[in-house]
This record gives sequence, C-alpha cells and structure tokens, in this order.
Amino acid sequence: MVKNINLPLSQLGLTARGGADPMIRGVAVDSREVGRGFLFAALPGVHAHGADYVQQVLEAGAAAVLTDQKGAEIAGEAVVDAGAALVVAEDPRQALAGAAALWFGAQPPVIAAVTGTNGKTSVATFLRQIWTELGYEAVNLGTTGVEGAWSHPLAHTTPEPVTLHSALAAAAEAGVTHVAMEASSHGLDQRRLDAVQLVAAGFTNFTQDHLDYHETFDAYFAAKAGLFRRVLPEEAVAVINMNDPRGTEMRAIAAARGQEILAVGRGLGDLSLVGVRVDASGQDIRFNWHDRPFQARLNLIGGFQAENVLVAAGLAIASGEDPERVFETLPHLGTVRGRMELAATRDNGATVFVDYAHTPDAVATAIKALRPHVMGRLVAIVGAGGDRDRTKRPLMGQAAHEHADVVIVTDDNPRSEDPAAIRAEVKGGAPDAVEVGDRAEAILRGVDLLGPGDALLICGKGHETGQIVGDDVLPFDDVEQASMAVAALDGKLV
Ligand SMILES: CC(=O)N[C@H]1[C@@H](OP(=O)(O)OP(=O)(O)OC[C@H]2O[C@@H](n3ccc(=O)[nH]c3=O)[C@H](O)[C@@H]2O)O[C@H](CO)[C@@H](O)[C@@H]1O[C@H](C)C(=O)N[C@@H](C)C(=O)N[C@H](CCC(=O)O)C(=O)O
Ligand SMILES: Nc1ncnc2c1ncn2[C@@H]1O[C@H](COP(=O)(O)OP(=O)(O)OP(=O)(O)O)[C@@H](O)[C@H]1O
Ligand SMILES: N[C@H](CCC[C@H](N)C(=O)O)C(=O)O
Ligand SMILES: [Mg+2]
Repeated sequence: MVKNINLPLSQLGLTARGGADPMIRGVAVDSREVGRGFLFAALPGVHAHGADYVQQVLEAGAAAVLTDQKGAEIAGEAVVDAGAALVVAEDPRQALAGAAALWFGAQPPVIAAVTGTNGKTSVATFLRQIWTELGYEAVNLGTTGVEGAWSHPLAHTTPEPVTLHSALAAAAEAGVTHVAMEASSHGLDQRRLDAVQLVAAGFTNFTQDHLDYHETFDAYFAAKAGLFRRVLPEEAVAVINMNDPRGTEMRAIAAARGQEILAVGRGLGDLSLVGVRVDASGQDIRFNWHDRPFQARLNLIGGFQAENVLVAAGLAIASGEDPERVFETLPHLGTVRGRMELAATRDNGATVFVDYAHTPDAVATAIKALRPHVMGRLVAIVGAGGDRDRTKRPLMGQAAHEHADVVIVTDDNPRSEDPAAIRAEVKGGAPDAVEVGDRAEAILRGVDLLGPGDALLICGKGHETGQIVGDDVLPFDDVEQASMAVAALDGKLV
C-alpha cells in the first residue's frame, strides 16, 4: 500500500538489526504487492512462511523486511546481503499492527469494537445506525465491508492491519468520525486490530465456531478475551452481555484491567431488558437504564436482535452519548441485510426469511426467534460451509431438527470439499431432513411446501451474493432466489 509521505523505518516503531533506518515507501504483507522501498512483513502462516517469498520482494526493491526468529533463519542472510534492513520481532504481527497504524496515521476519533461468536455484524450495524441518527458521520466495518457514510468492500471480517489502517485512514479523510468495527477471533488471534484506538468494546456471546482454526474452546475464548485483555485501553468501557454463560468471565477480565463495565442483559445489568411484546413486523421492548424505565418500538424480527440492539445502545452510551438520546433513535433502526430479512411473501400470506445463521447456536436461535411470528409450520433450510469447522455440521443439523417442523439440507459454500459429504455430516444431526444439493432447488422446494400461516427460514448465507464451489464464486443470492421461487410458484412474472 503506497502513500504520499514516506517515513523512516524508525518512525514506524521498528528497529533494524545493525541500526539501518531506510526510508519506507509502502507496507505489504503479500510479496506480490511489494514495490521499491517497501517494508515487507514476512509472517508465519498456515500454508507457508512469508520469508519463503523474500527473494521476490528483494528483486522488487524492498527496503526492509519485518519477520520473526524463524523468518530470520529462513531469509535473514539474503535480506542483509541485498542491503535491505532486517527487523526481527518476537511478535511480528503485533509489530506490523503498530507499524501500519503509524504508516497510515489518521484514525477516526471514536472507534468501538465488538466480539462474540454471533451478532458482531448486527451490533456494529445498529451502532452505526444509532450514531448516524445522532448526526455523526459513521460507518460499520466488518463482514459486510465498510458501510455507512463511506463505503468500501472488504474480504475479511477483521482485515489484516495494512488493509484495516488504510480503510480507517481513508474513512477519516472522507470525514468519518465514528467507526463500529467487528473483532473476529482470527483477527484478534493474529493481532490484526491491536493498534486501533478504541473507546469501547462489546461482547455478545460465546458458542461453537471456528474450531478448525482455534482447535479448543479455551483457545477460541482466549482469542476473544484478547479484545479486553490486550486491545481495549484501561480507561475505556467494556459492554458485556451478561446473559451469556461466559459473560461473567469476560466481565472479570475487563474489570481486572480497570475498564469501566457497562453490563447488559435480560432482567439484569445497567441496561436491562425487562419486557418484550412480539408482533408480525417487529417487537416492543421495555428496558431499564439503571432504575429508570424506558420503552421502544423495534422494527426488527427476533428476540436476539433486541439483545444486539441493547449491546449497540450500550456501546453508544460508552462512547459518550446521552442515554436518553440514544434510546430515542431505537425505533429508527432498520433490518441488517441478510439477518432475519423478510425476503418474500406468498399470495397465501406465508413468509420467507433469510438469515446468516451458520453456527449451531445461531440456527437454534434464529428458528426459535421466528417461531412467535409464525402461526403454522416452520420450514428451515440449512447447510454448512466447506473448509471450515467440521464438528459444527451435525450440531447445526440437530439444531434445525429440534426446532423446525420440516428441515431441508442443502449446500452452502462447499469450497474445496465434496458437497455430498458435507450434507451427509449435517444430516447426521437431522436424520429426517430432505436432502436437496442444489440450493436454488432447495429454496423452490421449501417455498412450495408453504401453506397459509407457514414460514420458511433460509439459513447460512444471509447477505452473501455467491456460492463458493472449488475456486469459483457462482452468483447466488438467497433473497433473490426466494422472490424468484415465490413468483414462479404463485404464477407471476419476475
Ligand atoms: C486462517 C487465516 O486467517 N489465514 C490468513 C493468513 O493466511 P495463512 O496464514 O494461511 O497464509 P499463508 O498462505 O500460509 O502465507 C503466509 C504468509 O505468506 C504470505 N504470502 C503468501 C503467498 C505469496 O505468494 N506471497 C506471500 O507473501 C501471505 O500473505 C502470508 O502473510 O494470512 C493471510 C494474509 O493475511 C490471510 O489472507 C489468511 O486469511 C484467509 C484467506 C482466511 O480465509 N481467513 C479467514 C478464515 C478469516 O480470517 N476469517 C475471519 C473470521 C470470519 C468470521 O467469523 O466472521 C475474518 O476476520 O474474516
Ligand atoms: N445475539 C445473538 N445470539 C445468538 N445468535 C445470534 C445473535 N445475533 C445474531 N445471531 C445469529 O447469528 C447470525 C449472524 O449474525 P451476525 O452476522 O450479526 O454475526 P457475526 O458475529 O457478525 O457473524 P460472523 O462471524 O460471520 O462475522 C444471525 O443471522 C443470527 O442467526
Ligand atoms: N465468517 C464465517 C462465515 C460463514 C458463512 C457460511 N455461509 C459459510 O460459508 O460457512 C466464516 O468464514 O466461517
Ligand atoms: Mg460478521
């Protein structure tokens, strides 16, 4: 990533062996993006070590290489022989995070981050909407890219530091003052957001996902806890959902750092949800801010969205906003794309919802959340992604089997795996499920089953617009497919 102003290596917080201090013209983590005068961060990876690509970056004219001890063993000599500066750090990812922040310079003044297995995109989007309603230039940054007052696509929920700080600096330049960002467990584990200056951080919940990467629940929790243990400053505020069984532990971690705690929960905490009345288009909620009662209309489907809204409201308060003004914005919050989104309605009144449930807890939560809105049968379509946590697959099937009336198992981004094998694993938890590999046909079959008062919940892909098969991304949009299926079956043209 090139920038107009060049800086000496030392001003990026890095000290080279032998004291060399070259001018840096750009920073990159991928050898293919390195140009003349660049700092290349040669990081240890799952498949390779960045140091394996050092010859390439030296040929491209790299001025400095940041790496770990192993990288120095692989390529240190070549770097020094080529006259480039060699920086060896115990934790090169942390060093890179700091260097990227210094390189890009500006960050919007108010940034809050949210972690948790589920609900990060929802909370970040609600927080951005609250800030926007209060008159700020705000964005959310995560799975759905950067959205709001400034927009930009992203490939990762929490991008690596060069991409992240480039986006934060560009947003600041465009006048953005408030950022609500997602902190994924991969991002936290790999120190991707360590140099972001946070005023507040939130925790939604902790259930199973990503065990392919973290291997154990403890390691997965420790990665998430890093947001409070390491990234969030001591003088900042931690907003914790105390209804989650791990909320108490997360609060203790934040309290041990001296962070102010804002507890959120059903019937407990500083911001406490005390009553919910559900109807066809949303819900009315009653809640207490300390001892003062409030009421708000939420045009959102799903009890879990009420919890997410309160975490978002807590983060807005934690960022310095007046609680009453924050609560006044809640009726204006809109559905998060692909999260309990009403995609289509059949002529007989049956509804089709699209939701991004891709963990066992999310599948159960989403189906249970829809139940009070449905008079008849609830049909669920479920599938699991390839090249991701395999152990969650039968549990996702089981969650659908336990909570829905009819289950259809289909494909969801098989990636490099055999789709039939993934479906068989999901069916392991849902033995009565109908199996329809082709996702468009599964949606058509699901819609066809709907009688008056029934509903279909299409889980797993939410806002996604492609089906990843091998290395190809085939255009696919659940919302679009749902309305096409309804139109076809109800005899309308699309
Ligand atoms: C598991 C994981 O996080 N992997 C990330 C990691 O890749 P890796 O360690 O496997 O990299 P590698 O291929 O072994 O290469 C090692 C190093 O050599 C470099 N390299 C590699 C090839 C080359 O020609 N030249 C070169 O310099 C790479 O940039 C890398 O730094 O470092 C790469 C570069 O930063 C990332 O692109 C890659 O993310 C992959 C694509 C990924 O899919 N990550 C997902 C799982 C992820 O991060 N997801 C989270 C959570 C999603 C959620 O729940 O919301 C997210 O935040 O998106
Ligand atoms: N508070 C919650 N509790 C339980 N399940 C939730 C909660 N919030 C959202 N979900 C479920 O998780 C799905 C994904 O929600 P969202 O995109 O907000 O989560 P995320 O944490 O950003 O996911 P990702 O890890 O992919 O970034 C939703 O579609 C819903 O099914
Ligand atoms: N951020 C999540 C998204 C999963 C979405 C689902 N459609 C899938 O592909 O498994 C992940 O990378 O695990
Ligand atoms: Mg997300």
